[in-house]
Amino acid sequence: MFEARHTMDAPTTTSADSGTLDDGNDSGSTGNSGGGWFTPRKPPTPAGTTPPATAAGAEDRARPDDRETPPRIAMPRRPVTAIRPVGSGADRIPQSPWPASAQPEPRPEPEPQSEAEAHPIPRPRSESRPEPRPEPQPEPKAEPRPEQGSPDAILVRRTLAEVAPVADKVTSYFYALLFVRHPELRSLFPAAMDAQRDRLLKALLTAAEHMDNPAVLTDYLRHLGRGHRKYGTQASHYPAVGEALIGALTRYATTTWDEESEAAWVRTYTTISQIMIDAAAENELTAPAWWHAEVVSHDLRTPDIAVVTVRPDQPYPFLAGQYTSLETPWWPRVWRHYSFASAPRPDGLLSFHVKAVPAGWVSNALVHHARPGDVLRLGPPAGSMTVDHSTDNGLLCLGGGTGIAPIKALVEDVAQHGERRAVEVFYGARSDHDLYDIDTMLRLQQAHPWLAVRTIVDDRAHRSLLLPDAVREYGPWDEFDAYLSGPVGMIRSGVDALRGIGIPSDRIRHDSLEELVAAAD
Ligand SMILES: NC(=O)C1=CN([C@@H]2O[C@H](COP(=O)(O)OP(=O)(O)OC[C@H]3O[C@@H](n4cnc5c(N)ncnc54)[C@H](O)[C@@H]3O)[C@@H](O)[C@H]2O)C=CC1
Repeated sequence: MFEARHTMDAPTTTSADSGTLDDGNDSGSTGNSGGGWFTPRKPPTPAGTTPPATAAGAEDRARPDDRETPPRIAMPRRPVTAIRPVGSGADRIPQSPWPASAQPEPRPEPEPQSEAEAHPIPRPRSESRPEPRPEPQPEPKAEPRPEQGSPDAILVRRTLAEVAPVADKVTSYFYALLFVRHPELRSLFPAAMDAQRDRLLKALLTAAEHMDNPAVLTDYLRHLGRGHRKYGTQASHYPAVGEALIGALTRYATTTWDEESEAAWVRTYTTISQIMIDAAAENELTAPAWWHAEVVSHDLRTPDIAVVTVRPDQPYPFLAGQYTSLETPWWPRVWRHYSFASAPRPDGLLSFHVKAVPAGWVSNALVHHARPGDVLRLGPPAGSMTVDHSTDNGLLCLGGGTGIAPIKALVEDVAQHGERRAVEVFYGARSDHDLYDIDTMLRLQQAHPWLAVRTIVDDRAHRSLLLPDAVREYGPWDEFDAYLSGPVGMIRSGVDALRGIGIPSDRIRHDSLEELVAAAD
């Protein structure tokens, strides 16, 4: 259950199955009636022109690896869905974009749009990447479970199952098509795409896989659409992405691809992109695509941990417990996530706790190069690991390492609300030396009688006593909501431990594991 929930990258979530993406009602707009607005396939390359995969200018790593077989983009043999004009969806009346079979309730006619790009992304279901198969060889299939869902969802999942083992090739080919056909889009992506290159495709594939679950998906896609504004993504980019997607699937889903599945993908992609475009357009009315933020202080707490404080160039509204995406001037278009380490402050400053990790471009730049006066860029706030002020429940907080940052913000939030709710913080670190923020936490404890802070330093001799284990020794926790923040392993074992002692999943909150993995450098 835990795993399944996180396949769909919700930025932040509770541990309940339903909690991955909480707002299923805010479907951005219209549905899909079968028509797409991007050209599903290109006609064969005209004589004298260069086929996409081998054209000069394609980035090496994005180039399909089997170049000896120049990719052929087949001519559609059926009426192709019309190209729709794209534009802002802000002025549209929101309608459900979901296929009728997936709609929670009947909604008015759909009405698509466009836009796209990536952010921290969900992971395709299969992570196994076996060796490439020699061309169209049907795979030995072990898929006896009955297929469920709408007809489109079934077709889409069939395609996904077929391309999963060659995900790397699909990814390379997808980006090759995209950049060869639309070189102007290359500048929206980082110069080196090693770590990031497949985020966009992964997001699209994961979204497609979950099309039958609008409650889970809508909020995710809306978040994704809003988040893409900072990359410079425009509605007009979406058709290009759709064409590259269809092109890549056409090439690698050799046994399951046909007109029917292509039509299903066109509808699915149209729906996905429409939600993203609408969300971006709505967001455009109220928020900038990004904020500039000047570093005003840089406090090196340990040789590899810094507390970086910035002043945004315009008001930056957020909630304690949320996080943002951050780009440094040293690594353009490489974005990483950091939680706000304080609740909103009257002076508008924002603080982040950054640990330089081996080979971490952004984290090392922030810890070792950033100085007051440097200007960063921030994306919009995200995440729902926020305090529920509608309840009197206590807060049981587990912060591991720099994961203490949002926990501190939560404590400040409770203090600002003037509530006397019990807050119990367990602060875990590898050694005393790594408790870099203990002074602040103890000061908060001194100021607030409702707050208890306990430190749990790893017991190297008895590895068993890690942060989550320690929590079991206290309690009872019946009247507490739990908040976990730290390394992925801590979140996993923490959730297990807390559920084991009877805290229901829907009262356990933490950032999504995908987000954490994506933020790990
Ligand atoms: N900087 C930020 O704003 C935020 C950072 N994070 C994440 O927090 C992590 C912090 O990394 P470090 O400081 O290097 O932490 P770390 O690796 O030093 O671990 C800190 C503590 O967490 C606990 N822990 C770690 N692994 C565990 C496991 N497998 N099972 C049970 N307990 C475990 C232990 O008590 C350990 O001392 C990163 O993964 C980061 O992505 C999460 C939220 C916010």
